[in-house]
Amino acid sequence: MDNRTDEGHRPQYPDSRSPRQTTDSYRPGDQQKQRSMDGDAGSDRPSAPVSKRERMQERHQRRKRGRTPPSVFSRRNRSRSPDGSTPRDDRERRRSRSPLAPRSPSPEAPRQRKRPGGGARQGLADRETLRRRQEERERAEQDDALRNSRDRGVTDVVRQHYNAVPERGREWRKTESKIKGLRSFNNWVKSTLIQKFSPDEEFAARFNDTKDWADDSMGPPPIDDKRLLVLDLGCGKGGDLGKWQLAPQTVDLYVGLDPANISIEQAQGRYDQMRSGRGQRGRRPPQPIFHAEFYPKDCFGEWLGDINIIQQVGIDANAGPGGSIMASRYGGGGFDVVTSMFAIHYAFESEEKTRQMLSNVAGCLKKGGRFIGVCPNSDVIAGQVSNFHKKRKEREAAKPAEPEGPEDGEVEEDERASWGNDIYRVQFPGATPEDGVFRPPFGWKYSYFMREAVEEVPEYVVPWEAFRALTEDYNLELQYRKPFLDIWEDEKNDRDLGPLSERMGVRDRATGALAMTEEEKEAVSFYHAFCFYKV
Ligand SMILES: C[S@@+](CC[C@H](N)C(=O)[O-])C[C@H]1O[C@@H](n2cnc3c(N)ncnc32)[C@H](O)[C@@H]1O
Repeated sequence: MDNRTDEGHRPQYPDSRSPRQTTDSYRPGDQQKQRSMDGDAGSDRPSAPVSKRERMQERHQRRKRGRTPPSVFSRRNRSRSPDGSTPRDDRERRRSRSPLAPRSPSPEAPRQRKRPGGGARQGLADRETLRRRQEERERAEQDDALRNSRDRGVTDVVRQHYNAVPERGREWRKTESKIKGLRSFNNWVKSTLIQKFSPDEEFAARFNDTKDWADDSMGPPPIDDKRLLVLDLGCGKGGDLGKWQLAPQTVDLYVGLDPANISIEQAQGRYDQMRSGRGQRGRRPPQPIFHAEFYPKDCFGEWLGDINIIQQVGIDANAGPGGSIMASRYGGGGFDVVTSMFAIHYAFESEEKTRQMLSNVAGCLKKGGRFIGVCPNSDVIAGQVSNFHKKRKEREAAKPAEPEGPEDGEVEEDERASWGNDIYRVQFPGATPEDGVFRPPFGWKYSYFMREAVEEVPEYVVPWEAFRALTEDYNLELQYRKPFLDIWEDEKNDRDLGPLSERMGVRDRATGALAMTEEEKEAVSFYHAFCFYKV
């Protein structure tokens, strides 16, 4: 692979890493079609021989004919349904449940004489069975449609919200914004994560070596030129492009995906500006920059293997549970780093989306690749929620008893956990667990507000331990997890990250203190950062 990235020169990525798509994957529609075929097919079969002699003859004929080759349908019959049973088992079960086909106690038992009208009743019963099956099918289709529209509903709300957030200039963010301290701090944390965890192991070892050499008059030894391939899930308006340009190990390719199409256009615009040097302070000549591509994409509801550049770099459809040992040993994607900043909480709407997100992450990462990101910290949410319930109970205990409580299933206004301050607010629309343990770990929706940035958008709790347990299914091993304010304590005196915090306006140069109000500090402490390693 040619690793040079000149202006206007597109790097070529190997085609050999194209994804291995499964061809025999289970599709719910198939089974339904199969069921209706099973249900209907029986009525067309020639009737079975009835007398003992006829049966013997038929058996003899069959022996002579040998085994009948399976038809297309019977081959399909061998496939298993998700509960592990074959459609044949299923048919047997349904047959034995059916009141319409009682078995004779033994083949020798005297045959019942047909009663007049029996055929008509049989026909009616068949029609009844068909009608019931049809109803079941329609109900399943309606449930699917409802679930899809509900999923789409939240994704659309989130997409519309981010599309509508105005793109304010750098100057405004640095001077006019009421949360400029918080903005700078969040950016510093993201830079810190990129600086610490984007280089691969070999590069990191050499890089640390060069740090030790930095004061030496000989200068540091050169570091090899292996470049990074980076995928950003939920890249927004491209706010992290500059941070990737400053990554210790040079970036060769950056792919930015986000369902908000207007944000994607803005990210592309920002990249074009960086590439041309327009809008840079001091009219410096354009700096060489990595190749980048941007696409609108729901990264948690959809598979990423249909994006050309992702296919070219490499995506493994077998990553995750059920993949073979060979696939986990030799498979894998082609990206060095997958990053997702302030976005994975949107996946926790359902287990299906969370698993889709992890399949995409693990499928795209090569072995030894890193998954880095930041998201709301469930320990903070659990603490706030249980504190909320404790206070509520104290209030209730102090109050005289009320004659009537809420109707079944209703949640009283003051039972809805909420907290925050002037710049951020978290509010749960329904009941929350008193102990703060979110079980099952998906679908715990809350509404989040952040001044100037997020207007009451639905988000979902990311219960950390459940998430970490799930990542193991995808060969992702936790390497680092830290709350935002602890990262500051750990890294503020680092020889690179300390001065960077001053340049970014995070630390007051005169006092050395964090340049944030108490309210901003409380708002940033809602988050933590993580790094997983693909093993
Ligand atoms: C708070 S913004 C963060 C943007 C950017 N990562 C940053 O740090 O500046 C959250 C982003 O997540 C994106 N997002 C929401 N749902 C997503 C999904 N299903 N797939 C990918 N991104 C999603 C939103 O469109 C939005 O751009």
